[in-house]
Amino acid sequence: MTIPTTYSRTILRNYLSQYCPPISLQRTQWAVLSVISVVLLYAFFTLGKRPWHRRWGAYPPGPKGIPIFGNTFQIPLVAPWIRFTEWAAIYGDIYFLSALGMKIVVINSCEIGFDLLHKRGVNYSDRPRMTVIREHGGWTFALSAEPYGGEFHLKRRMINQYFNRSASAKYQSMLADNAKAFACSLLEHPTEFQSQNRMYTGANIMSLTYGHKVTSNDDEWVINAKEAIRTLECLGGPGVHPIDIWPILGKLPLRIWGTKFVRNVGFMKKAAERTTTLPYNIVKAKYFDGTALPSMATGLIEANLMPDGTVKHEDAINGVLAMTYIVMKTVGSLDTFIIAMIHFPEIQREAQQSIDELLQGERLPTFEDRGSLPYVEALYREVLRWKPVLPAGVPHRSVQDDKYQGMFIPAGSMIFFNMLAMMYNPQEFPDPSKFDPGRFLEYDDRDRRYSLRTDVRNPEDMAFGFGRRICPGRHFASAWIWITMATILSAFDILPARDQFGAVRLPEVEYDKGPIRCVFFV
Ligand code: HEM
Repeated sequence: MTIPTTYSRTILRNYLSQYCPPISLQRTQWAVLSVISVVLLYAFFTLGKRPWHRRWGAYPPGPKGIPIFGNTFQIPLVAPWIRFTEWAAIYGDIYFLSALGMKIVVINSCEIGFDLLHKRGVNYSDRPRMTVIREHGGWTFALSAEPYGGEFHLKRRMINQYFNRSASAKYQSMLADNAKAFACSLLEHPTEFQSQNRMYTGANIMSLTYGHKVTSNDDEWVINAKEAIRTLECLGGPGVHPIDIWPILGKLPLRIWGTKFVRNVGFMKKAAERTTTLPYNIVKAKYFDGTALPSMATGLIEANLMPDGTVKHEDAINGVLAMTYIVMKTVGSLDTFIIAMIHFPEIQREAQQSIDELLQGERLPTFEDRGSLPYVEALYREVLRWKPVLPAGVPHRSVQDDKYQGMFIPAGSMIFFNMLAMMYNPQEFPDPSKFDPGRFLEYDDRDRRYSLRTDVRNPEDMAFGFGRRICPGRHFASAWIWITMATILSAFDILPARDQFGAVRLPEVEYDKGPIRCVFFV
């Protein structure tokens, strides 16, 4: 298949490395899958002939599949967003796939994401079943996998209370303090960015959610959170395993997916228990004996405390607190920032210069400076765009049949918003694989100042999703990433590490392809 040169196949392929080892199916597994598929398809075609298709119009365009199986064998099991993005270049901003009766709609433009997932949010805010994570992996109550409806609204209300824009503003001094502490730890350990990054991101969220103070990398809670992320990532992105696409496959013995898969599901279950129920029970016990530090957990316990001493909505509370794995995505954005600063030292210098001009080296940046540092803001936007941490988004599900621009979108479709295609749209972001904060800026020669362009889309519009399921932690994430970047830039030169012969060792552009070797130099 040829793809337009505007999409760099190499860059897209790089995303493969961000997710764990390929889920490789053996011949016997394919055989089992094929038999099941035929039976399913037979049922679907004999029982499922429906008149609506003709009444509502045609499906969106899409790659031609084969009889019965549709596009099943064209959708890669690993990193499907790469193929999704190649197809976007051919079939456009919205296209349709079918796989063994499962209808899949892929959205590749921000406008359509907004039209469907935001403006028609009532219809498009459900989640697919996410069978692997919820039913096998023990994340039954996680908000991110919750179906749209009663419990969802309760959980969103709980989380919004703590993370809406004004609530997030209250965390600014904590985030600024943590960023300073992070910078101090880099002074002490100038070659250990990655482990320090994970520790401080964990520290931010643990102290906020559970009032737990993280002091070292060996902290059990941080280790548990890292393990939870590892197990979740090893099973592919959310909603993309074949069992997620065809939940009926989950009824078969899990071992048909290989022993590695079974082992990982087991690890995932254990990690889910350790990062949700266990910390909650510890904090609850401390709350009742009066030793708990104030946190989101204690706030929610207090608000739901019954006269008989029980706590109502405990599952919902747990589901809201159990968001560490998504939160740890901020780690990926900061990794991207460091890699970019090492590969593009001239951009690093420009950002440092803009900070120095404003602060004159007299103090560290604060949130009040954010509006006066357009270059750093543009850098933050480019970090979000260049390597989206959730390249296929998190899938939604449509509840009812719908018609959009004359195309039919059937009820029960799995809706992917393909973040990678949106962020690499060459019309909005020319030469998309280039790391270039300048795309968001204009330079006034008279004032000799940068300002942010208003005619270029802010990647924040897409990076955090859409509509009623939009990331509730976006204000917090934006603040943490920004203050950390600004603090590091004002205090350090970020340099590539050298090997034992003194030769420069640039880190891989893909951050999961080994350690990020760098040095922080004051
Ligand atoms: C770089 C940082 C982050 C990125 C890029 C990010 C991105 C996303 C995206 C794309 C979604 C899916 C939205 C949708 O389905 O339309 C999401 C959901 C979610 N995010 Fe974030 N997020 C980040 C940090 C955070 C933080 C710091 C928190 C918590 C404070 C958080 C909590 C959540 C939760 C709970 C959901 C599930 C919402 C639901 O299903 O209703 N995220 N995030």
